[in-house]
Amino acid sequence: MPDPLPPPRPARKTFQHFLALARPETPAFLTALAAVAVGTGTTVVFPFAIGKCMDAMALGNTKQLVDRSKGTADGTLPAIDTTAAHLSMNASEFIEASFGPGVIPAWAMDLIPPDAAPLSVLSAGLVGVFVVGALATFVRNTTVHVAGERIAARLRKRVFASVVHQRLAFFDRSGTGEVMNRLSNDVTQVAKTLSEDTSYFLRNFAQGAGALGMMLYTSPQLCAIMLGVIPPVAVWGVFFGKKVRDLSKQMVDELANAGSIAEERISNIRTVRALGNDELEVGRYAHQMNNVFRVAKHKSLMQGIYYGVAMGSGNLGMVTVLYFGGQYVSEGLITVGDLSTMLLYSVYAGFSISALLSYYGDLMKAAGSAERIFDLLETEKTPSRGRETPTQVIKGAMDKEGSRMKTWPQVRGPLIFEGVSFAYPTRPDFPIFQDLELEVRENETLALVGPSGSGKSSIAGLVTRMYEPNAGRILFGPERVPLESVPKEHLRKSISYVTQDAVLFSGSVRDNLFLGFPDIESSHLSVDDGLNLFPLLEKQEAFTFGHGIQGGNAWNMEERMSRVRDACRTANCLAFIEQWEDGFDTVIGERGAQLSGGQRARLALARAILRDSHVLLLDEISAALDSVSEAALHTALERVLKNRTTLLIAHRWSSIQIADRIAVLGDGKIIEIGTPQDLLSTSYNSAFRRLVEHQLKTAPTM
Ligand SMILES: Nc1ncnc2c1ncn2[C@@H]1O[C@H](COP(=O)(O)OP(=O)(O)OP(=O)(O)O)[C@@H](O)[C@H]1O
Repeated sequence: MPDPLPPPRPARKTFQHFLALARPETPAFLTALAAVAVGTGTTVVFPFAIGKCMDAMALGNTKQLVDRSKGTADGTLPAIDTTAAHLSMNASEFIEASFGPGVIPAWAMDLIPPDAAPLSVLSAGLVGVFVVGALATFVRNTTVHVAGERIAARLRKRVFASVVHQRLAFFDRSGTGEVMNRLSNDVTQVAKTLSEDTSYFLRNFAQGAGALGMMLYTSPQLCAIMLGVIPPVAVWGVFFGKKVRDLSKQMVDELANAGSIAEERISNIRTVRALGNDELEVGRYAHQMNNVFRVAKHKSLMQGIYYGVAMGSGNLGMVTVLYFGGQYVSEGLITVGDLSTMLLYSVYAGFSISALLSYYGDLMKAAGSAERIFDLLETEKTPSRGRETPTQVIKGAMDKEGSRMKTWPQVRGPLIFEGVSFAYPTRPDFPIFQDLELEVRENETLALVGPSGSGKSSIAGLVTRMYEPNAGRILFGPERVPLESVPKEHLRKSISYVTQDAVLFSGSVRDNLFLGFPDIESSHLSVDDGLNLFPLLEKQEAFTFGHGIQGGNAWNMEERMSRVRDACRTANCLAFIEQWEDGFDTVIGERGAQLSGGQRARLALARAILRDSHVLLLDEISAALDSVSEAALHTALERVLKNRTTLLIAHRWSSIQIADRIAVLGDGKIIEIGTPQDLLSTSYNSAFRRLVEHQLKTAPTM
């Protein structure tokens, strides 16, 4: 049943999340803010200096300027004697005439050599100012980018941790492509907006405010005219910003669908090829890409209009200043220098306004991505170490505070299902079990058989608490401890679970086998430092593992490798590993793609043996093997299953023979249970016997 769409997240909440993400970077942002202030100061000085210098050059001497600054009784500017318009001043007089007496500090005036040319001094001064501006830009950019990368890294780690801890129902609903998309594209967009875009926003905001302030100072009337252009443009910007946001979100969803298709097809390329569906899949992806393109085209059109208007509005402001400013000059209300200053400021202000509007567009895009990330971070996850408390004291073990160290009860047989009812969360109306009763006795191997889809693998899912029963209980051990009373992590580390597809990860054989050690605990890695486990294993002396389920084992590397070899010998895989040139360092490719099915199955078994658990769940581990590999695996299994409680999920008669008892699943219940002899006895027309007879008839070689 499709989930109802979640209600839209309030913008305030998204904003609060943004703030929370950015908070650890406060020192970097404060440094950037200081750099923005310095940088803006240096930028804003330029038009002012240019205007003043132009007037100084045009008016030619200090006297006219000083007279002019006094104004006339009627408020107009005094007439200018253009015959005196030549640069007859020395550098100090020129600077003083340009900026007014006392504006440049005395110490700076003292630095000016008496015979220096006015323009050289002005240029040198401006170069000095720009060097400071360049330094400020460097500081702002570097701090903000580093902060942005830190935010992205932190957010990615958090999103990944959140994904890993999601309930399995989450993965039943969301495709891998969608999740990967959140991890890469959405996080990048949010981090970019929080850092880079925010830095441009601050710069443009400060520059725009500075420019408008200076315009107000230079000519309040012209400034007011310029400001009249802004409100309609801003309303327009907000309208289009929202449209761009919605389309960005839609595009990301379409891209995620394309990602899912690509991920699934590429990771199962052998099946695609075996079905001869190469072209079909290429077509499917192309079709999805057309959907992406359709949305992207619409979005580009909106963005084009949006940015075009933003840019046009900036230019419109400039033209307005030129039109009205020109009239003011001819009326003698302002000088040509003032008009130049105003024009340059209106360029700055126009640029800043269009940049601010673009920022709004980016912010809206990031809000779309952020909503998806924050939804994910807030989705209900599997409860971590819960309310449970350790119940058993480890003999002689003390914790750091010197008190007795406790641990969880050892997960061992028997395994008892008591009135268990269950339906998958994605299909709540389709019960898999109803009132199921089953006991796997201590140290026995119980084979679970039944038609395909009868729920054999679902039993394993319940024992490992991938899913929780809707009713009833699962108990373990002679003390009948309920499964839910121990933390999931402890439970899973205490059970060896080998699935039918025997998944291995990219890396070396050794990397994969080491994952079997029960004492490797994530608590030694914090989400924030992201330490790599294997280098730590090599430095064993500097790293003491937790007590795990082995009661305080701390093996060094040599001991570990010796255990790995023993496990491989038992699982019948040592010989082929040692034949490889790189032995345990052989890289096996993504999902162990460079190995045969039988090799993968036996390596997965070795990994399970290393765990040394009392309870084994073996889910059709020989399903994909030929009879020779299966026989090798069975020889290995016979050694492993001794003194362990094992639930063997099996289809084929050949793989059931090693079981002590057999349970037949049907209609959500156990319909038969007994020893192979009992169930095969001719005196009893058992469902199991019919199943075996059918198999032997259809596949007599098995
Ligand atoms: N993640 C899931 N979400 C929803 N339904 C599921 C899920 N996994 C399995 N099912 C359904 O639950 C039922 C039991 O599946 P299960 O895999 O346990 O059967 P099985 O006996 O192991 O089958 P097989 O022998 O073919 O492996 C099936 O009808 C299946 O469609």
